[in-house]
Amino acid sequence: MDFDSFVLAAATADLSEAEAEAARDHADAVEFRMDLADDPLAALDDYDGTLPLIVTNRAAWEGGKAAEEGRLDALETAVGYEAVEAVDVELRALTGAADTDAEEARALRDTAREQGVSVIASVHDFEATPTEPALRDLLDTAAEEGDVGKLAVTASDRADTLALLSATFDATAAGKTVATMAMGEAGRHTRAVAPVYGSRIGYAPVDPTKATAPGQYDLATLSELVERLETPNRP
Ligand SMILES: O=C1C[C@@](O)(C(=O)O)C[C@@H](O)[C@@H]1O
Repeated sequence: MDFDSFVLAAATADLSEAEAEAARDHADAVEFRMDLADDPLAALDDYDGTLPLIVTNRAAWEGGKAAEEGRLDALETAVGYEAVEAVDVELRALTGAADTDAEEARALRDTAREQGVSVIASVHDFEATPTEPALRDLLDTAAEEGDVGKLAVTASDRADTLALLSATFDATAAGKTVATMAMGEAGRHTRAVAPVYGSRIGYAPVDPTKATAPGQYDLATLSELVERLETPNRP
């Protein structure tokens, strides 16, 4: 997956046929939240859907459910599957700023790239939106560390969302590949609008009752919104 154009990802912990089929109608890819699944590697073994997979095994220290032990090993196994075309690795794991061994995280990045799997270096702030200079720095570093730099923040007002959109626009204009979204109610519209400013990935749950982040639209709604806003590069 090269993320040259916008990718709408159906986020789910369930790779079963029904879910995969429902995703197919609106999504370009499935984000498999391994940290929220019961037996993720068995589910990957059984997957025979047509959509490519983005695998995420979100660390507990970044808002996910995965314990640190074996977390990157599971991702390393996952990137060996044919259907897997991108892997999400937390920026703080790659830069050694968190509990993860940075060497191991970078080795995972190398393995992924050797297999033609793109790396999404991700940053999440579940509390707030950093200041605009900090947003820009995070986005630049994430885009340097990954093939895509992803930044999900929590907005509390329009100033926050505007700062995020502005940073997204400038990073894209500078030739960086980024994905951005603001979580929470105040940030909700950015899920539809950020792609217009260059964001290359949108996430939405197939089942609206199973959001993987605050403020997500359901998949059918986000798909319609990006379509109507004539998101650039939407295939
Ligand atoms: O990082 C992201 C973005 C996200 O947090 C969102 O806000 O839509 C949803 C997660 O599933 C995904 O891994």
